Amino acid sequence: MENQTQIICSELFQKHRKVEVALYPALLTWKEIEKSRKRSSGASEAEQGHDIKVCEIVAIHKAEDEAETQTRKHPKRIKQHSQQYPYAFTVAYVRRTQQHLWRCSDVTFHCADQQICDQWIQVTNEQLSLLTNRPKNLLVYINPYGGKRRGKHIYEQKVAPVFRRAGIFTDVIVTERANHARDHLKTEANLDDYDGVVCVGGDGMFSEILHGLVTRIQADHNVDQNQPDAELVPCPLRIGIIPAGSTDCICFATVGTNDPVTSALHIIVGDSQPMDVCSVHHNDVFLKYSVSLLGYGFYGDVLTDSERNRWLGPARYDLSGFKTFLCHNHYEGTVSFLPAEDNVGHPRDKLQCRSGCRICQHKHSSKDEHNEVSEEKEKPAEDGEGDWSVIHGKFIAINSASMSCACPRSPKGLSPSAHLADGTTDLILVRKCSRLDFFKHLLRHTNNDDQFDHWFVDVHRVRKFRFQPWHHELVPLEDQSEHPEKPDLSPTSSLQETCDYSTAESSWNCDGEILHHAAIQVSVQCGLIRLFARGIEEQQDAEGAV
Ligand SMILES: Nc1ncnc2c1ncn2[C@@H]1O[C@H](COP(=O)(O)OP(=O)(O)OP(=O)(O)O)[C@@H](O)[C@H]1O
Repeated sequence: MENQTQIICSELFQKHRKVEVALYPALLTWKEIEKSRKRSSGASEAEQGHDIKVCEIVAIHKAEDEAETQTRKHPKRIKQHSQQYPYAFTVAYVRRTQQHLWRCSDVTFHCADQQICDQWIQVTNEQLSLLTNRPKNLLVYINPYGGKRRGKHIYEQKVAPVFRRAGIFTDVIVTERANHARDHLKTEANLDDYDGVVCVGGDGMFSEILHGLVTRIQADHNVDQNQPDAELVPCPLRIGIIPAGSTDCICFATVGTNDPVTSALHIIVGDSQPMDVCSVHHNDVFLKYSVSLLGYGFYGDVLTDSERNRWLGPARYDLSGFKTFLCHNHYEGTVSFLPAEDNVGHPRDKLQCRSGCRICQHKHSSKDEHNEVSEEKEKPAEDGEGDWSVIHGKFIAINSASMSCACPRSPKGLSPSAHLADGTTDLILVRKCSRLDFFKHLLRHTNNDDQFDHWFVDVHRVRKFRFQPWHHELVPLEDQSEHPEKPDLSPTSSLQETCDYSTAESSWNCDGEILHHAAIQVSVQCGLIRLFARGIEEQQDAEGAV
């Protein structure tokens, strides 16, 4: 700090204590310079210096309202002080609390001179205006029916006031139907008017924004999404997620918590987290984009079953998970994949993707160079030779995790070391095994044991993969006792409705939506989008109240 130029420094009052306040290009600091007569002896919190990063200041403004409130609360004590120091300004800033939660805190400084007060507000605002990564205009979509149907309330009560305070202008659209946001972004929205798009809802709502935005950008640049090898144009607008759904995995994996105020603050300070997007094709026809989980078999079946029980709300996932586990289906097919280079690590290396992740940063700094190399490598691979690996087998689950997929229930996630923006996805192959073995594997998603440390689980970090189901004749249900692949479960009549062993194919769960094609081609598009997030911060420097 000493080697930074001081922009302004004054003796002001904070909570009746005389403090020296200084503004540097990157820091606002203050420390007490005169002990309060009332305070007992010994070191106190106020004697230590305080500092706030300028990039984490939300706003600075005159504190007239606050002075009035204080006077009403403590008339005698404050009256004398406010007569002496009638001018005040308040700095609103990000305060880290626990578990990655951010809050907007205030500190107010009083002074006797109006000019000094105005000068502080002016120079601080000038410093803030140099932070060009901060959004000024946002397009907000609210799903009023997501999660517990509190999206509108959450936005109006918790988010809009902080945006207003930070001087952010918003255009708000409350969606009237499914795909309203996607279609509006695709065709109508004037993207030039905004610095970012915010979705208030769950993962399904985020998927709408993703599809609307990516499709629009490709259309604007004449890129054909149906070409599996097309190099997609990255989105210039960042996406903010205000969690208000029943599943908010993408927010959790990129911020570390599902909290609307924390997300709003990450948007205000202009965080930027690149994120890989998988494009999914069937026979050279574009199907969907995915940023978190593509799951065939177990997770596909859970989703298919849960869709039948939407009336149950979030509890439907537990019920369907249990039913699907009891069914213990497996599916035959061929998985081919293009492994990633060694410099992006391995799914079992225990290097978790955190804020400022070295692997993701390296990937981006060397992206152009890397693209040239990988194009050359891929050519022979496209002919079915070279770098592609091919595995044929019977699988309980085939999962592709493009991020850890951590959520409050599974804090490590499906692939704890998956990276948000390294241009790869972790392909997890769970082969046919006993129900007990599969249970042990599932259990490890909730504790600290290595879920890949089983004879029936393979995991590969890949840049592309394909799946081709193995077609064989459908077996009528009554003939199943003779079928050699029948699992060792005697289905009860209620299970027979959901456990259709004769079905040769499952479906893909693509970020919580069902894909009706089993045969797919998947290609990872490195850092195609950016979120208003910074990844999960490693250490919490939780600060006490100022
Ligand atoms: N106004 C609307 N009416 C009905 N559906 C909507 C509306 N707006 C958005 N949707 C759809 O609602 C779905 C679920 O939304 P969202 O992800 O916000 O909530 P969720 O509770 O997490 O979802 P899920 O029920 O899938 O867990 C999305 O797929 C979205 O397309």
